[in-house]
Amino acid sequence: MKRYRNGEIWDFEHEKIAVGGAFIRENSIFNVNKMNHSGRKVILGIDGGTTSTVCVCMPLIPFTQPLPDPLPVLARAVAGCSNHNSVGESAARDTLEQVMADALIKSASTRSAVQAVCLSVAGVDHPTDQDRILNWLREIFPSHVRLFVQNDAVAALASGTMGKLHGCVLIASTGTIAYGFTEDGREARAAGAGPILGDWGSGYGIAAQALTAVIRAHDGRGPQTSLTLGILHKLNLSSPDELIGWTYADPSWARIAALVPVVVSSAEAGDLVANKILHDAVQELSSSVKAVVQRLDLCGEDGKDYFPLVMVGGVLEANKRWDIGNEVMNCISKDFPGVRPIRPKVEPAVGAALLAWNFLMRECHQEPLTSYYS
Ligand SMILES: Nc1ncnc2c1ncn2[C@@H]1O[C@H](COP(=O)(O)OP(=O)(O)OP(=O)(O)O)[C@@H](O)[C@H]1O
Repeated sequence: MKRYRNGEIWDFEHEKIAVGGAFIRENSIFNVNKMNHSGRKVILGIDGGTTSTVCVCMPLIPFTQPLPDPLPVLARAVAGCSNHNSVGESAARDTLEQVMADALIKSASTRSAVQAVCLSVAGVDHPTDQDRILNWLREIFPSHVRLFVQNDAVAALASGTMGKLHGCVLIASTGTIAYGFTEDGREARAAGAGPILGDWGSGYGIAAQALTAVIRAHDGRGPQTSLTLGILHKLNLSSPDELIGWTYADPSWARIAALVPVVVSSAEAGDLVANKILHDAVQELSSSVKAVVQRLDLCGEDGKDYFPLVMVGGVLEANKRWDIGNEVMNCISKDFPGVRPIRPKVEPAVGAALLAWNFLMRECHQEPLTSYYS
């Protein structure tokens, strides 16, 4: 079977690639079969984010054994953004192909050793996103390879539950999302629609509120705040007027979101405006979790049923005095005393690999237990 991509001719059956009749691209998912390997079967877990994309290669752990601690990660590869909403379909796909190829090469494994792939990637918001990605994954891997495509929040949940899809995850980093599953497979999400559509508890949301408060104070439309000095000092600017040029120069969400620690410091020093911004963020983040928990009825009729809440992201990291993650937990546990917070010990890409492993194990229960691994 031949494929034509980026002006190159790929002979999929024979693992060859010709560019202008001569060049063979070394580091591609299509030619990793050129490498030596041990015959070991492997699983790929990919966490595709807006900042970076991580792929881990894990051996297929026998289903008869408990998961080892620490988990055996054969290789880890890192690439750039794979959110198709940010960089477009073609660039996202190239990044994902590259990071999978790198992980296979680093682990001295081959494409034919892959038994399952779980691609957990930002920008998978609709079944059509899932289908599109599954289709091109199917072009890469042989038909026996099991393929799973999920929103990146799902791998974050799995990283806290060791691959089990039950409970809720709250991510608060540059963006924010809450995502949950019931044990019988129902799912729900809240937020994660981007800052324009109301992700106010995110790093971007908090920092944008802080910048707005500085401009309002400067204009005389709002109360004075120590955020002014803190943010100007951090950005090496001398007047709030200069913030206008600073934001126009590069309005990228992560650049704005990086100001959250300044807001935390001002709040810890007693600034009322900064405190209000953080309290509002806590309410926003808690309401996302509560919406998911209620829609899925994770908490039972009296709100006391146990459910895990996996908490991920820089905004939820512990601070000395103003601990946003802790405040969110306090707020949620008032309504749902059965909530159990989990701070994952493994990264989301490992969560994605564990998801693939769990899916395989579930399927395998219909078959002799030894049939899926060597
Ligand atoms: N001590 C802190 N307290 C509160 N927020 C913090 C702290 N340190 C960093 N942050 C904020 O955390 C956010 C970054 O989070 P994180 O590193 O989890 O994700 P990210 O860079 O958005 O990457 P990804 O693409 O994986 O989401 C930024 O908004 C940053 O300002």
